[in-house]
Amino acid sequence: MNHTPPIFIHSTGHIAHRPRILIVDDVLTNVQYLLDALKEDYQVNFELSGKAGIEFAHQYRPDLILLDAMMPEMDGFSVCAQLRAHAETSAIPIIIVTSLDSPEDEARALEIGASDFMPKSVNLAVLRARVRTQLTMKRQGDMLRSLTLADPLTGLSNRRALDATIAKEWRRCARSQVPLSMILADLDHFKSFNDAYGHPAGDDCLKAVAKVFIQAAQRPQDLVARYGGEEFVILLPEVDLLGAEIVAGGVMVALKTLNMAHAASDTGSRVTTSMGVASIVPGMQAPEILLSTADTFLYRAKNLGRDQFVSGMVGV
Ligand SMILES: Nc1nc2c(ncn2[C@@H]2O[C@H](COP(=O)(O)OP(=O)(O)OP(=O)(O)O)[C@@H](O)[C@H]2O)c(=O)[nH]1
Repeated sequence: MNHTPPIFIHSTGHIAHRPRILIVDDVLTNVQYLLDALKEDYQVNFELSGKAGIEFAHQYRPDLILLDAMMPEMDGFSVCAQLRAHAETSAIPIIIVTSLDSPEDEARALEIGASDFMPKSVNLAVLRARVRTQLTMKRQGDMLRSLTLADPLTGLSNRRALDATIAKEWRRCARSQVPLSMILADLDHFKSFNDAYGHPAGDDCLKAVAKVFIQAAQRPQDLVARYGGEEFVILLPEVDLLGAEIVAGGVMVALKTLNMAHAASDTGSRVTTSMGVASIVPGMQAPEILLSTADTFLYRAKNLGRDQFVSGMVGV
């Protein structure tokens, strides 16, 4: 089965992936009927058992699942309940497609979290319309979710997204016993920047500095977040202390190159930042220790005269 979704270039120039639909049905002729109706417009994959459908959903996160109710071993109702119970798959819309047509079955499907319910003999135009509706709602939900996780000024991840990612990466790095590092950065004398140049210029400065942080943290698993007003965090999974120091050094150099004037700074004539850099191989501690250690180092960097970073291992 080909799992790579085709890429479409919109007339606006941006690249979009064709929505991916998963069909789960143990009868191949049923799969074929749905596949023929949808393959023109969507990337369609299928699995022939509930178990395989759940595995596919976890691995590839389809945008919609068409799920047969009656299957041997694991029926569609159990599959639906399991998908709803896991955070990674709970937002995927599920349409139960079935030969059962009693109101009780329909009610049961909706109660366990199916988004819609339709008979196997459904008219193809109706099928396509219902699929479109579910995909539109999914897209809107995805957009809303990403808005609640983004900082509106800089477009970076916000604190809520950061907290969730720290918890996830902490567990992952603990499982594989690899380091997790963090850089906590706080711009120097930012209050006087606002006072000297005005709040809108302060906003522009924060946007420019956000770009510097993004450029410094290039790997796909790195996360750059706006932690507070003029505080930023770079979370670096699978990066040890030395690697995190290199990233922090890159931020210092990039800010020097940016050379944004800050005549009211007591530290120099341009915008600078102080940073705390902390690293740990996660174990039994609470994840908060990473942030609190980075904060302690940041405080030291401020006291040592700003425009520098202080780094160390957590607990050492
Ligand atoms: N323009 C702008 N300013 C902000 C924003 N969020 C926070 N600030 C400002 O950031 C400043 C932070 O000031 P302080 O916490 O005193 O820190 P500081 O002046 O940078 O001093 P040090 O950190 O000790 O070097 C405050 O004046 C806030 O108003 C924002 O979104 N836009």
